[in-house]
Amino acid sequence: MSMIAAFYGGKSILITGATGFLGKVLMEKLFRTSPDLKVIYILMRPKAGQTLQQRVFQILNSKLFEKVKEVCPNVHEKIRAIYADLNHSDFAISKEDMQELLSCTNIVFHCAATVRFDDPLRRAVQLNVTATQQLLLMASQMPKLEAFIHISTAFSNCNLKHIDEVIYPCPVEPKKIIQSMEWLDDSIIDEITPKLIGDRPNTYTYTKALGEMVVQQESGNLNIAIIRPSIVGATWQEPFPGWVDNLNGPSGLIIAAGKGFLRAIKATPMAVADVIPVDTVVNLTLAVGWYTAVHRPKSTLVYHCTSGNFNPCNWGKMGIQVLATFEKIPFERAFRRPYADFTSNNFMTQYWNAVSHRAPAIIYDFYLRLTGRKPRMTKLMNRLLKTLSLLEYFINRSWEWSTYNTEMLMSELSPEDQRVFNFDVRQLNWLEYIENYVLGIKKYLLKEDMAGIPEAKQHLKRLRNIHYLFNTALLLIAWRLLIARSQMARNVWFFIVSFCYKLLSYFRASSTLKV
Ligand SMILES: CCCCCCCCCCCCCCCCCCCCCCCCCCCCCC(=O)SCCNC(=O)CCNC(=O)[C@H](O)C(C)(C)COP(=O)(O)OP(=O)(O)OC[C@H]1O[C@@H](n2cnc3c(N)ncnc32)[C@H](O)[C@@H]1OP(=O)(O)O
Ligand SMILES: NC(=O)C1=CN([C@@H]2O[C@H](COP(=O)(O)OP(=O)(O)OC[C@H]3O[C@@H](n4cnc5c(N)ncnc54)[C@H](OP(=O)(O)O)[C@@H]3O)[C@@H](O)[C@H]2O)C=CC1
Repeated sequence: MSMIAAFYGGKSILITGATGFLGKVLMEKLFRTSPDLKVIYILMRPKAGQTLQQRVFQILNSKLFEKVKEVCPNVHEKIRAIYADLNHSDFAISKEDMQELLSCTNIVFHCAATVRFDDPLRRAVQLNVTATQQLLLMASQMPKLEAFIHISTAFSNCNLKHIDEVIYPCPVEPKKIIQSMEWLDDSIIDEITPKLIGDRPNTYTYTKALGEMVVQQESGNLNIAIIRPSIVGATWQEPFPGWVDNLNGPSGLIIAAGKGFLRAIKATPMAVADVIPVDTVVNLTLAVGWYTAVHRPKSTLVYHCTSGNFNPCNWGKMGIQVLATFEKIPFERAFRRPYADFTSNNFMTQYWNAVSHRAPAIIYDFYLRLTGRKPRMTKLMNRLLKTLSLLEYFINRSWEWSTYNTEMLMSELSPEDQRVFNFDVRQLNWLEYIENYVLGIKKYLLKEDMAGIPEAKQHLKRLRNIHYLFNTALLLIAWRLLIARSQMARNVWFFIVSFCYKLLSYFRASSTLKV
């Protein structure tokens, strides 16, 4: 029997960010392995015209929860959706709900965050710092609380090259930042943002670092642990391989490459692609929840959930495998044939952006206009280029994360727990994982039918023929223009033609002699 699964039995668990990528997989695993847990409280807000109940219904009826419904048929009774907006000062939770949360919660998993790289500092501070502070304040009033697990990111200290499992201080105290957000106006905040984030690339990584400091400062007597995952990717094994439901991290770029929009990317092929499957992150998170509650370490432990030091894969290998998978499993209605190259410097990046991204988009939009349709490709391409520029920082560098605590935890688990809550990425086969990832994107994100693969392959063949035809026509026109203008080109042309003629005559003569 798994000790970790047994630990969560009968527990009341509070999850923030349960509607997000990580949160859903966390909830799924909890219900599947500990169907006798008492209740999962999820702090959530209505979104896109859907009420809380509609959102929960949608999650429970998704493919991700199919196995859960077999193991835990009354799962819907065990989820308590609580209205909460983490942007509000008191989360806007009703008095009765707050009372219930405070008196019943045993474990807190704090996953909610804004993961956008382009958020203004005020928004990022509100969600990633202030909300964390307020949740800790709530946690300090929970008499039955056994552990508080905070999800951070391995990139919270991406300004360092070697990162230990410790909380690094930021120059300005988080409390001062929180206070200043209350009275500074937006234009001043925008002005001071670059100074505050310093050598970090965006407000996301900066505010996640501040969030960790808040956790350390407000921990009081709580049993707290911090998990730092690197780039979270599709599921590796559980509940099935390849599940993914958002465009963050590599997923959006894989789609852009598969649909033929992305043709070149400024990336360092040898840089480590520190992708970590979401089910691995969840398994570590649940193991950490158990360990923190049962063993009560004296200080706040930080756990790195990364792949680079256990089983490294680089962006070059990943890119090649992604492209190889498109041969077998193409996406439908591609704009161009999937082919992308890594560029190494700014000049080449600008060149390929103009030739391979902007020019085809302008030509296509011109064609759409001619045929009476609304142009859209230039807008889409501009978005892609903006995304590329924001992700560039992470695909041109490598980091080293020490994993002392993560390895210590692995050694503390029983063989059964090591199997059920496996977070040992040394067992991961990257080629197989990437293939399942691409397949998962096709099925669960793009919602494409596998029966459409032959037609998708036909479409790619047509695109290849158009490509060859276009290039040949372009070459002939260029050559014709050159011959018309240059004596030298004419001489070269006559030389090639007479050489070919002589070669042909020679072969003809030698074959006549043989007869
Ligand atoms: C040695 C030999 C060498 C050989 C070389 C071989 C070459 C082979 C090359 C092949 C290439 C093949 C493919 C590529 C393979 C892999 C490459 C992968 C690189 C991956 C890099 C990942 C790096 C991630 C780093 C993360 C570090 C931190 C991790 C974390 O802690 S947090 C999680 C990460 N967070 C994010 O990823 C958030 C990023 N997103 C944003 O910040 C925003 O969404 C935005 C990008 C700024 C966009 O904002 P907008 O306001 O413009 O848009 P909005 O969000 O409202 O969405 C608008 C529409 O755009 C769609 N969209 C959103 N995000 C993405 C995305 N990431 N990519 C693409 N599209 C996206 C969105 O759906 C909307 O669409 P609509 O609804 O239709 O309008
Ligand atoms: N994805 C990744 O590559 C990585 C993620 N992480 C960390 O993992 C955690 C989870 O990330 P991930 O699941 O990918 O992110 P998602 O963007 O998928 O999920 C974010 C969650 O936070 C919730 N949320 C955001 N704003 C509010 C709000 N104002 N009130 C209530 N809830 C809110 C969202 O709710 P709603 O659905 O209503 O928007 C959603 O449930 C984050 O802490 C992130 O920093 C760390 C490393 C890498």
